Amino acid sequence: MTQTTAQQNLPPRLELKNLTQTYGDKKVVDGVSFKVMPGQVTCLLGPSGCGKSSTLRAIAGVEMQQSGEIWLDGELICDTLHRVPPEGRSIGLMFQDFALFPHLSVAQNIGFGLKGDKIAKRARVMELLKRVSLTHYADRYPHELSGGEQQRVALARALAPRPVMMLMDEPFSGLDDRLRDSVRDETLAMLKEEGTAVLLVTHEPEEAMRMADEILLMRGGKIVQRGAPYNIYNAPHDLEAALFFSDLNVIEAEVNGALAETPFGQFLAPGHANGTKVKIAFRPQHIRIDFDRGGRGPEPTQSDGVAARATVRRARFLGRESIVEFDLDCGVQLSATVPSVFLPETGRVMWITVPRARCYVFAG
Ligand SMILES: Nc1ncnc2c1ncn2[C@@H]1O[C@H](COP(=O)(O)OP(=O)(O)OP(=O)(O)O)[C@@H](O)[C@H]1O
Repeated sequence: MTQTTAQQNLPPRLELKNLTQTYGDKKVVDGVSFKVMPGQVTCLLGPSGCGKSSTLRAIAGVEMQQSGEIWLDGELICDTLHRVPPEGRSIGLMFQDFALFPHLSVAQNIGFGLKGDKIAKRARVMELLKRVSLTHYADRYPHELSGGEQQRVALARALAPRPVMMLMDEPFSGLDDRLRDSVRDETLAMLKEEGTAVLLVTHEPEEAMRMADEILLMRGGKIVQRGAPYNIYNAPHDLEAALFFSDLNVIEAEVNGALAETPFGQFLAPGHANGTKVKIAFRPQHIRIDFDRGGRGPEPTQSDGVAARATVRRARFLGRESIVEFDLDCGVQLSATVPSVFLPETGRVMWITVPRARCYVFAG
């Protein structure tokens, strides 16, 4: 997201400096530092157990970190000497199970954390009810709402006191697949409208890419890569980061004079010593398929390299797309995702190329 000059001049809504969390002798958050700027959605993304929720719990104040500093809107709220309790932090929380109060109506749930006079509180509740399109449900109870409606109430309740930061931990994982996309989009629109800074925790790359201005990719308690979704997807830091976002085809090759020889021609492998192994990786959707045309493949090009002759081992129809598995003549196996109008028969011979710009060369 592009920051306006006014936003750039504001302090970060949230800043973590070298946060470390240890359980027993296990360091689960290891020197994590980042900033979330006003109006920005930042996503902590990583596999289960990498330390995302532990980071979030320290920020919420429900657990005390081992070391490091947490700053909220320019104020130090927690270091090893000094700790603002959770209720003193202007933070809205939203978790997977929504945690609505079952004995309170929708309007009472939304107004629960509001302070001040009755009229102002009521006006804020009405404003939020309207914003989440639940004005007619104000007097209903949580058990009388669908999952998506409960999620909207939870969002309105978290936003009601106008928190400096919203922390969201897998907030959409309790919703069924069909509902999830629309609820995510509505939630994002509302957070942007309110201008709230958000830290979202998820283990789903698609969710992170859909929601985030910036993704912080976590592994083993550390942030291993950070960037806008487009950049982090297209320029992964290592093989594991690339694999986290989608399946990959990987071809192993040996470096000879800064070049690695593959069935797709030579790849530049600068910085890799002679005789070392590298992995050339590319995503299944980036494979280009060409027809055999009597045994002649396409001419090599600078951007696509050499075409490799490939035989269809299996093709599977998946609705929107097909997955075609190929055996190259050299024995390498690859899979390609293609629009599902294309479903070649087993044994068919084709030629495949991969745009160089879509290939990553990683140390083997
Ligand atoms: N209170 C605790 N006591 C001991 N170990 C803990 C505690 N909380 C978390 N852990 C451990 O710390 C590690 C990180 O947990 P955390 O919940 O932060 O991971 P996560 O990335 O959020 O995973 P998930 O996506 O599964 O929630 C895990 O190995 C977990 O078992």
